[in-house]
Amino acid sequence: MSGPLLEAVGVSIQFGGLKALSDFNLSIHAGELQGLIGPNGAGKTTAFNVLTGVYQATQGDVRVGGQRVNGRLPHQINHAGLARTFQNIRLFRALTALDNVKVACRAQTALSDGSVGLGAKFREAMGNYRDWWRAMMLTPGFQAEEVELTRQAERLLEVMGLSHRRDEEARNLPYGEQRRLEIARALGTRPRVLLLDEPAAGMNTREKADLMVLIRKIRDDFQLGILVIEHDMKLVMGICEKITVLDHGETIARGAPAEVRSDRKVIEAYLGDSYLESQGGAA
Ligand SMILES: Nc1ncnc2c1ncn2[C@@H]1O[C@H](COP(=O)(O)OP(=O)(O)OP(=O)(O)O)[C@@H](O)[C@H]1O
Repeated sequence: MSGPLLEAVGVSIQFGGLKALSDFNLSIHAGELQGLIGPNGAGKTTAFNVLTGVYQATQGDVRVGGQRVNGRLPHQINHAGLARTFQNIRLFRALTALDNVKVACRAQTALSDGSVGLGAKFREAMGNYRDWWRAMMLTPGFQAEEVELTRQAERLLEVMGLSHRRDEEARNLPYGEQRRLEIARALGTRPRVLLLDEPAAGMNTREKADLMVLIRKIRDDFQLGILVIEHDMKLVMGICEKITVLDHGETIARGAPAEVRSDRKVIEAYLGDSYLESQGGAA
């Protein structure tokens, strides 16, 4: 297998006096499913934001597919192969499920090559103008592209078990299905690595378990690298091969679920008394 698809090397970020992430290291290869856990405010979402270009690292490097992506914009990093979902669902609420996914698929075909600067902005603007014109004129090329995008989006809805919601507005979908639609949208950008920020938040136990099975299946079918933030320990330990634990921005443990589960620092910092109680007193 070739090198990592996603790498963070010594990444730190500071907000004023607060070091939200310190010397964060991560490496994800194709087909790997990893977890990122930690108590509230530990720096998990900050890590996602630095990896995806929402925040710029104060120190360290982020690499996607071996390319350094520091300084790139989120959509350019997405184009390089990294997609994410958000803790707070972000969908086009008034668009149908199908159109939500189509927009993502189209964005990937239309986006720039990841270069930055005025030249790149100009090329992107010209591309947008050309696409608008083709859409207005309903050119044969545009229509053929539409058919292909619809086919791709329908397939992703099927993968996520949402075919029956194809023509419903996103806002009318039950919460759990909105979360699955977000993943379908992320997949629409044809990533090589997928970052899922609490994908099971707000779901009931059954939905959560089903979603985890689905995440594994996506990983296998698309040969993706996946990093998932999840508060439910049992779930995250049940599906991830490797887990990184953050506390106050520091990485306090990394390893297989069994190692992490029995790590004293992790138990103290994160799992705490309630976990110990749920395990009948044993770590
Ligand atoms: N833009 C920002 N400006 C200032 N402080 C920030 C910013 N973003 C995050 N922080 C701070 O960084 C720390 C880490 O926050 P983060 O949201 O990454 O934690 P988390 O592990 O994702 O928590 P949760 O599990 O509650 O989502 C917190 O103290 C938070 O207040």
